[in-house]
Amino acid sequence: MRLHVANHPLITHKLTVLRDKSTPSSVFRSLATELVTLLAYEATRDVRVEEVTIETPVTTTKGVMLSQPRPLVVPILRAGLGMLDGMVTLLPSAEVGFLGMVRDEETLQPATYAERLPDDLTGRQCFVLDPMLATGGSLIAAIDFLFKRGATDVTCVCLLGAPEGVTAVEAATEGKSVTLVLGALDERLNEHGYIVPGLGDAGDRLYGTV
Ligand SMILES: O=P(O)(O)OC[C@H]1O[C@H](OP(=O)(O)OP(=O)(O)O)[C@H](O)[C@@H]1O
Ligand SMILES: O=c1cc[nH]c(=O)[nH]1
Ligand SMILES: [Mg+2]
Repeated sequence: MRLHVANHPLITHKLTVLRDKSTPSSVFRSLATELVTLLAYEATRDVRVEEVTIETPVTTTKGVMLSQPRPLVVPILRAGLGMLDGMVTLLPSAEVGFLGMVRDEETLQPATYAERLPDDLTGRQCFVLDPMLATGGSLIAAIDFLFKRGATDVTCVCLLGAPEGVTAVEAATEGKSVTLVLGALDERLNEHGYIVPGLGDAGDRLYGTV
């Protein structure tokens, strides 16, 4: 597994506002979009391209375009939806698939309540979006879905991650092509499985359900 933790003052600034409990949902949603566009820059570093020849008004030149098959972007509902607009702004030709997952707050186990993915992902590059990587259970289940359908490589974009979750994803995906791009690697999980210092429940903060 490759791990990339953003180290950029603009990202840290936006995350600081996002973490602040007084930040309202409307601002939280805007920041999540802005953050994912910044993180997507790193996450798409190895996006597949092919060489093309084009005519500029001045001459013929070679360039690159995204190659087929198109990348697949998969937000994990609910909170991952808050990252979708930012990602497809940068990858407008991507296809979007959906996974709905919720973590049981007692057992911390994820349950999948919705799945709308292409049946065959053979050779596809996939980008999974979820703001929070806590125990890693939800992300591991999502990655598993994608590889079972034939995905070639999976890049996960998360705003915050806990060391426990990073370790769990690494162990569960050994030998597979998985990249993790995090806005920040936080300190730890608390006794309720929440990221510390974290930002609370990302879904609640995005959609005002607190
Ligand atoms: O790493 P884990 O321990 O699995 O926890 C992380 C998951 O928890 C949150 O979703 P939640 O279950 O709160 O659902 P929601 O998006 O509907 O709020 C978050 O968006 C992740 O999907
Ligand atoms: O800190 C956490 C952990 C899981 N899910 C969240 O939304 N926040
Ligand atoms: Mg939630």
